[in-house]
Amino acid sequence: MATLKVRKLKSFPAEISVPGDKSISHRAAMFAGMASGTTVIDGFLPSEDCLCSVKAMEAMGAKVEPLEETDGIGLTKLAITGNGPQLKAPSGPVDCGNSGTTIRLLSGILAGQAFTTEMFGDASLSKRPMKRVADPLRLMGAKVEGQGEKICAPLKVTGGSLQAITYTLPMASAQVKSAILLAGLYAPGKTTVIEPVATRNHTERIMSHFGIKWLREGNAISVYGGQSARATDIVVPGDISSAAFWMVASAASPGQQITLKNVGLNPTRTGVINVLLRMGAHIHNSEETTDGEPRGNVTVKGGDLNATVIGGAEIPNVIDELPILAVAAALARGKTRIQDAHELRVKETDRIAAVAENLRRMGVTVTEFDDGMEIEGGAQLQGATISTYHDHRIAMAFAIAGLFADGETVIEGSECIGTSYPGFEHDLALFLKNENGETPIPVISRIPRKVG
Ligand SMILES: O=C(O)C1=C[C@@H](OP(=O)(O)O)[C@@H](O)[C@H](O)C1
Ligand SMILES: C=C(OP(=O)(O)O)C(=O)O
Repeated sequence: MATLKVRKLKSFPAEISVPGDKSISHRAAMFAGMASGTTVIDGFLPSEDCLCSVKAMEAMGAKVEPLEETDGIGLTKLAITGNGPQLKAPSGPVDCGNSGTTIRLLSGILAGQAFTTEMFGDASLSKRPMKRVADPLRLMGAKVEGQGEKICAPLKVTGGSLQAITYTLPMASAQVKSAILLAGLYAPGKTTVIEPVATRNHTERIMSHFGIKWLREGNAISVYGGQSARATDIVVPGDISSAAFWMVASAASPGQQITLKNVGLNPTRTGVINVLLRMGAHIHNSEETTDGEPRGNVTVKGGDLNATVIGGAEIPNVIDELPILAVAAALARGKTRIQDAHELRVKETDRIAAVAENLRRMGVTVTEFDDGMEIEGGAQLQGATISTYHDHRIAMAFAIAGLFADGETVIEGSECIGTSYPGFEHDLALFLKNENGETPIPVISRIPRKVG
């Protein structure tokens, strides 16, 4: 088990470029693999989760050519030649690792294939509910077999001739919405997903990018079956969920300023900026749009943060940022309430319990509720031993908390960070340089190199 040791911040970088967006990288790999022709994906996130999606598409007939590697991150540019919408049956079970996005979106694609595929994952993924995708895909005519009442992985999907459905999501989930839309591409007629609360729309945007038509009427999103993806190069912006860690480090440091370069600014993902603005942070974005996904530089100036309420329709927009926003709340004046966030309990770990437990270890008073928590901000954080429960967002959120704590904070099980942010430790080292420029973790300058 790896450990990461963090001390109070000693230095402040002027800018950081975070690696590619995880949600968009998964989708780019999947659509490229289902397309006819070759797609070059630049700015790809080579995290363990996204590599699972690439390997899955490769196992089903896509050809993958590595083009460029970036020091400290890994494969950031690759070409994928798709097998077309009808994929090849993989020779064995597909490993989805720790990735909910891989297993759920892939279930939608597999529902349209005339073969049976088994998907499995690690201990954490094997506990997460897959019934939420099994239910609509079964209604469409696919056979989905899983374990127990929650239909957990290993999951076996037998696809075939599907029928279009209209389905109201019982929970706000972009993964479930995407699985149904992907299956809808294989079902004659119009498949419609109604979302009670808007969730990230990367699947819709990438469908347009790959030449697939879809429509939105109010909160209903529809696709017509029989359309196939046309290979088109794509440039993935930096991941705002990764940038969020540095946004909070900066927002809570009066007198400091950081610019996060080339960050995805899709409005279905920028809730973290809105929450920090509400808490009193000074944030400025420059925005330019390419490839259907808005992006730009985000400059965050530190100041005194105040408590806020985070809840309602805002939750899906900040769902992955809630652990780091809980840390921001601990550094703010007053009591912050996070509510309507039941979904946090079914992520890589129960993130409500994990955040509450680790904040308490650092000396913060937290009251846990079924759907969130109340955090009393303002107490000086104390260094502590943090349990990550193999959850990357917990590991990184508490590494940032460690930058503000007295003494040493030890993140146990920090290897899980590779799930979404390769190079996180090197970026963290930029905050730990002493007067002589020395750091406990060497800083790697990110130089892209051609490979292959
Ligand atoms: O569609 C996606 O890429 C994701 C959707 C969200 O999950 P849910 O759909 O379960 O809310 C999010 O938590 C996850 O990190 C990525
Ligand atoms: C919940 C997450 O991812 P996934 O559902 O893909 O495992 C996450 O990245 O925070």
